[in-house]
Amino acid sequence: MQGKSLHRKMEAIPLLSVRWGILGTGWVSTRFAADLLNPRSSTPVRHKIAALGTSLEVKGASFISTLFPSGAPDSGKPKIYTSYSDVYIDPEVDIVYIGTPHSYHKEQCLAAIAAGKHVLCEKPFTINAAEAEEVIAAAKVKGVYIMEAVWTRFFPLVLDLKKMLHEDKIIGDIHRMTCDFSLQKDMENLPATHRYKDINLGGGALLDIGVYPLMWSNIVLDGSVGSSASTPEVSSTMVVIDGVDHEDVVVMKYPETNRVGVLTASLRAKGTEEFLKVEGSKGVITVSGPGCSLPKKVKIQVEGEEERVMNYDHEAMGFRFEADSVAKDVLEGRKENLIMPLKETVRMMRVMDGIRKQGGVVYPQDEQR
Ligand SMILES: NC(=O)C1=CN([C@@H]2O[C@H](COP(=O)(O)OP(=O)(O)OC[C@H]3O[C@@H](n4cnc5c(N)ncnc54)[C@H](OP(=O)(O)O)[C@@H]3O)[C@@H](O)[C@H]2O)C=CC1
Ligand SMILES: O=C1OC[C@@H](O)[C@H](O)[C@H]1O
Repeated sequence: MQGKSLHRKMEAIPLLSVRWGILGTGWVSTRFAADLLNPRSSTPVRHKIAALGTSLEVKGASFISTLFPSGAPDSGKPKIYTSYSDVYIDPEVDIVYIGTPHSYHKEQCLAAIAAGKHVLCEKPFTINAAEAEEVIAAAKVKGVYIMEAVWTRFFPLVLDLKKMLHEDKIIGDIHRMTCDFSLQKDMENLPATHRYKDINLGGGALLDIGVYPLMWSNIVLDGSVGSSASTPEVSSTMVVIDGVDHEDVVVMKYPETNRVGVLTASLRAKGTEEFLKVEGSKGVITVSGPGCSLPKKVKIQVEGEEERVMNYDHEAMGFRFEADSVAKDVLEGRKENLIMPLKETVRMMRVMDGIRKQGGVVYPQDEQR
């Protein structure tokens, strides 16, 4: 009897599964999908890609051939739809992942919600705060889950850094930070229709990469999200070419704590591996990585102590941390995520609306209001 119950305890607990429908076959969808399928040593959930929405069959076939080894059985592969609408109505899709240019996010979120699907939508959630509020209201009415895919927030490095700064206070009182995300793009020679340049696709640096320094300033200078976060004073300037921002400089000041941040984003500069520096009363912390969205190394210099370096290597690219968190939420019946709550999305969109107002970037979606 005892033996039997012991045996039962050792039986493997079946992993719960979520089924994804992916929209778009571009840069981010390809990497997100590869991370979903990457086998991991430990995982709270099994991810299946049930469907793929793409403009062209041939793009879908190539997407699938990069994800699955040749000879893999067709039964494990997603269905390819050449109309995104078919992804929304596929009964085998639980969560729709939106990996298309910014300007499509609102209508695609609304369509997926209307079909009763849960949604993970790439950053920036929408073009402006008014659009974000409309989407969130629709998800609430329909009773579905939705989250903005701010993947960086889910990295163990970020969770550790928050603890070091705000709970353990290892560098004492935080005074200031600088953060930069620069992607050297050949802006002059990119076609006018490229998503970095086209105002109709939400082009420019702020919505594409400026969101990350803004995220870091919230993590470092505040530490709370959504309705618990404090409101910083924001001043900014932008270099605007053909209507979209190629360079952004933002100064954040938190009047309650006297903390300040200088944030930059550039589609022209190259940037450096070390993208974040935080200075406090007892020391300095720097964070580096291949980009501001992909932190890999934390260097801690505390006065009177030996310098410490913490390297964070993880399996695949790192999309799996957010994907696991979303899947767990959905399986456990939550309607939003605690690490990236919807109020944080709206708060960030409002900050970006204000920065664009100061810098003079107006999207067609702003004028429709
Ligand atoms: N979290 C992260 O690290 C990252 C997030 N992103 C976000 O993801 C979104 C997509 O970015 P990214 O993958 O770099 O973009 P890409 O241009 O590489 O891919 C976008 C895909 O969207 C589909 N699409 C639909 N309509 C259009 C259109 N008019 N123009 C271009 N593509 C269209 C296409 O897929 P198809 O033809 O197959 O339908 C295309 O491949 C952006 O909102 C961006 O901010 C981007 C990079 C990294
Ligand atoms: O989120 C992003 O991070 C990486 C960049 O290459 C990309 O343009 C941006 O959307």
